[in-house]
Amino acid sequence: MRILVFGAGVLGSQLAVRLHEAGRDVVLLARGERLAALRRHGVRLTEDDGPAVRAVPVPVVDHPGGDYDLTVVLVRAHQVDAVLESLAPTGGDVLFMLNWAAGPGPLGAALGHERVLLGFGAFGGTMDGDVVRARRAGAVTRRVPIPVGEPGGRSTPRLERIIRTFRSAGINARHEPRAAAWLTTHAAFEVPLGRAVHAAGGPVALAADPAAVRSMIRDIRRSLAALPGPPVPRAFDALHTVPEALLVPAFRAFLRSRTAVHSGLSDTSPSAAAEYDRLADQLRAVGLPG
Ligand SMILES: NC(=O)C1=CN([C@@H]2O[C@H](COP(=O)(O)OP(=O)(O)OC[C@H]3O[C@@H](n4cnc5c(N)ncnc54)[C@H](OP(=O)(O)O)[C@@H]3O)[C@@H](O)[C@H]2O)C=CC1
Ligand SMILES: CC(C)(CO)C(=O)C(=O)O
Repeated sequence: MRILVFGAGVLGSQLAVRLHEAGRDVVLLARGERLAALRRHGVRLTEDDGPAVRAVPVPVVDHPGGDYDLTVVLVRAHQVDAVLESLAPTGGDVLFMLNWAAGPGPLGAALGHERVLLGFGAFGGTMDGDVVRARRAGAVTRRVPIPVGEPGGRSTPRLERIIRTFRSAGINARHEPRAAAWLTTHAAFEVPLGRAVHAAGGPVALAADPAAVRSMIRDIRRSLAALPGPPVPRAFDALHTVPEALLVPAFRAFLRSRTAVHSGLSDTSPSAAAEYDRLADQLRAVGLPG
């Protein structure tokens, strides 16, 4: 299977490295200074705050033409329109593994509905210059599955092949029959979370302000309560049933944890803010507060 990873940021770079090191035929698509840096050194990466940066020579391209069986898109939600334009004339399956709450419809309308699959790159990290700081897998995060699914929910040979390929690279991929609902639930949680973190200046700064954490929890609850169906996974129901007096310290501990600190929540760049704005628009379009 020839694989193109579209987007050479935190998650795209990690996915490409894992597939490359597992011996898969994978190419990473980048642009601008990132492309120049990757051509110079390959992907430079380390774990968490570790000093031991290694360079992995993943092949790099600057355009998506080249007969790939699978393109995995790992850009931010507000960057998807341009990606759709550049992928429209190409062929092959396209797996979107980003935060996205608009369902498969607009993706299929641009590319052909039969080409689209949905998923989420549930591994974390941050960029430090041109070094990717991948979040080291812990006892819990190691077990968190990477959901992938067909828009219609069924299992298909191409989906099974993708899951097998990812697993062969140590990626804990799992078939998610309700991938679109999973992504909408995640966005309903992540938009109020991410915006509160941005307003505070980072996850640790938010943790230091219990009133802001309480207000964020109320926003998350309002957002999840407005979902058109039950949350996916149902574990999100706990955010309604667990009393606020317990949720505030639990969220404060999470915000100080390695899981949050070594994740996109620590990215307070304009691009991260623009993604929350786009996701909020998508949520409002399906009746959530956004
Ligand atoms: N980082 C994390 O811990 C997590 C991230 N996510 C989600 O995963 C998705 C990807 O996140 P992440 O990897 O952190 O994001 P990044 O911003 O680090 O990476 C996106 C990359 O895609 C590139 N890109 C965007 N559009 C194009 C284009 N048209 N052509 C070429 N390159 C392009 C960007 O380039 P440029 O910089 O030039 O715009 C950037 O290098 C997001 O939806 C995010 O919310 C989910 C869980 C955790
Ligand atoms: C921590 C959080 C909620 C935000 O990026 C996340 O989705 C992840 O890293 O998997």
